[in-house]
Amino acid sequence: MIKVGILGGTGRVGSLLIDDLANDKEARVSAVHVFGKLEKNLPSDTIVTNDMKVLFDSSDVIIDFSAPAATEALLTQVIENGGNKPLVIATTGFTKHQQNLLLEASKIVPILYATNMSLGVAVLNKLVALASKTLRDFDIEIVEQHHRHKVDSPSGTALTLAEHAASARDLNLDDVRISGRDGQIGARTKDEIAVMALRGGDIVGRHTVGLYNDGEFLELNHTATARNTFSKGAIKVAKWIIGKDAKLYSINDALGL
Ligand SMILES: NC(=O)C1=CN([C@@H]2O[C@H](COP(=O)(O)OP(=O)(O)OC[C@H]3O[C@@H](n4cnc5c(N)ncnc54)[C@H](OP(=O)(O)O)[C@@H]3O)[C@@H](O)[C@H]2O)C=CC1
Ligand SMILES: O=C(O)C1=N[C@H](C(=O)O)C[C@H](O)C1
Repeated sequence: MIKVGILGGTGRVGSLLIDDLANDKEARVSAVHVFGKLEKNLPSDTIVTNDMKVLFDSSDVIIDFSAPAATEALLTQVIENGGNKPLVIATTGFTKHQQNLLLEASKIVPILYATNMSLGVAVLNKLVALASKTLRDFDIEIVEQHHRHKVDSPSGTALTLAEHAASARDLNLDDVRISGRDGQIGARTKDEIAVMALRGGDIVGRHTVGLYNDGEFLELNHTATARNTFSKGAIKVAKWIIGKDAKLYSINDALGL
């Protein structure tokens, strides 16, 4: 059985990871990193720890659905303290520094980073690149909707979709991204890509990429209707990454897209 360590085990997705692994035939939860109390029934041999080294030592692969500071500690364990297990990282909202740590750590261990672990969004990224390139004159606007508890904005998925849209047009997203409109801001500029966030209720995750022109528009939408879409997706890619070379992998690598 593959031993899976979890970072963020007390969280919304981390808790589902524990449930999914309890029913998995090839993988099981071996260790959970927590600060406080984990209100969850776990197999009796599961290690519950707040020590990153123990998390690494007890696992064949680590799945991370936590928070940027926690992921930073995980990556630091690889870079500075010899943590040497493959990582599946799903946390969003990283700073530039944390993105650089991800790159640095991926020279030491295999890391799969995906802002969205669903198959649907992996395909949506490809569709968006195709539509952005083909419909070069269409204005692109992205709207994401999430539950009221989400702390980062815009979502990692929306930013990844925007990156696909921008790079298909040979644009640098940092140069063209708009994150809000208010007041006498002037007409829309040709290349700008707005990424807007809505928060409310229990929306699991909804992303719409609109391409608008005179006389027609196209909207590509993905809606996650169950949060375990993400935990199940992460377990699938965790099985795939074991035994791979040190490198930063995308979900497309794992899904063969
Ligand atoms: N890529 C994908 O497919 C998806 C990614 N996500 C991302 O995953 C992350 C988690 O989402 P969600 O489960 O909803 O969030 P929650 O807020 O429910 O859970 C966050 C978890 O991280 C832990 N945590 C927070 N700070 C630290 C820290 N400094 N060190 C160690 N652990 C820490 C929390 O522990 P404690 O309870 O002790 O505070 C908790 O277990 C978010 O970044 C979200 O955007 C979410 C869904 C899908
Ligand atoms: O926080 C969430 O819930 C989600 N976060 C991810 C993101 O920021 O894109 C993925 C998913 O949409 C749910």
